Amino acid sequence: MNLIDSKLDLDNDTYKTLLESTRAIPWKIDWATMQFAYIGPQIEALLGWEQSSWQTVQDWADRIHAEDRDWTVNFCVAQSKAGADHEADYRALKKNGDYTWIRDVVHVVRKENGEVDSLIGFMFDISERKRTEEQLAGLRRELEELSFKDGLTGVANRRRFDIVMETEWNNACRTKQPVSLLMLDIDCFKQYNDHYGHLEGDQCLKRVAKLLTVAAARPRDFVARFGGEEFIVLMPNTNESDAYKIASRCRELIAGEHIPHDGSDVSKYLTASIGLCTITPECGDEVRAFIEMADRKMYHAKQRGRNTIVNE
Ligand SMILES: Nc1nc2c(ncn2[C@@H]2O[C@H](COP(=O)(O)OP(=O)(O)OP(=O)(O)O)[C@@H](O)[C@H]2O)c(=O)[nH]1
Repeated sequence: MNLIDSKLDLDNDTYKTLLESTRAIPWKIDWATMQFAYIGPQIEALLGWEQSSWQTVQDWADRIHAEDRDWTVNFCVAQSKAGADHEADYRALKKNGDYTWIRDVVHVVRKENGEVDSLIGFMFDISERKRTEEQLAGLRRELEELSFKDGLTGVANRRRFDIVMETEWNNACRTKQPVSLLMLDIDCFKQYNDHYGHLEGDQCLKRVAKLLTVAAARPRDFVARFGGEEFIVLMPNTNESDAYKIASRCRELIAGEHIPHDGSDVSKYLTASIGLCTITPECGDEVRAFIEMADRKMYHAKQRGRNTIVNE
């Protein structure tokens, strides 16, 4: 016996005390009978079930959340049969009806002939870690959403538009379906800001964004703020005449809001100019050229006196 072994020549009571004073909960299952040979008394403090209520593997399986049960049991049984040490995270049912996250770390003990003799392991309470992970995942989702959203109006930002446009463009190339693009710019918005103030201008942009989402309401229609007082509406699977109807609805909804615009050269209410184009793209066509075309048409709408749609 070496020095370490002799120092660790502890009696059973000492081992038991050591095992039962850890935060992790020790247990042992006899493989032949599928009965608990032992489980630490700490289990009661964690889950509320008395130590004596853990008799069989079924007691363990019954106290696993229904959504985690099949996976956990199948995985642990398969690993144990294969003689592989393993670990599993699952939600365990507490006596009061709540659930808590557990990590079970399992060691497979084999007989000399190689057959599985028993399983021994520790259950760890990982609820705190899971809570932190869930919070972090939530924050990540929020951050991702924010990075694709225009902070003022709540519609998609330019970055998101670029991604969606690329996807829909490739899709239209493949399926040989038309895609339409509407570029909208509020008329005389500089004067609006000058007259009503920048904060009122912000409110106005929010209202216009909302109206566009009402006008372009098909599931794949996509409204984004292109920049400043310019918005863009992408309409996949939409031909020229349907796109024109949506563009007219956008123009009419904005004019119909009767947002006072005393500084406008066009009307006493807020209006917008729209450039509209439709294409069934061929492989090799440039998406950028298509966006520029919509922009040019919007510019022509400005030249033609504003509050109008140019699509030819
Ligand atoms: N309130 C507000 N104003 C903005 C925002 N972004 C851009 N603008 C304003 O939009 C105005 C755009 O002015 P111009 O590009 O001269 O266009 P316009 O006055 O609308 O003239 P036309 O487009 O020719 O009808 C500028 O005064 C910008 O300051 C914003 O987020 N909030």
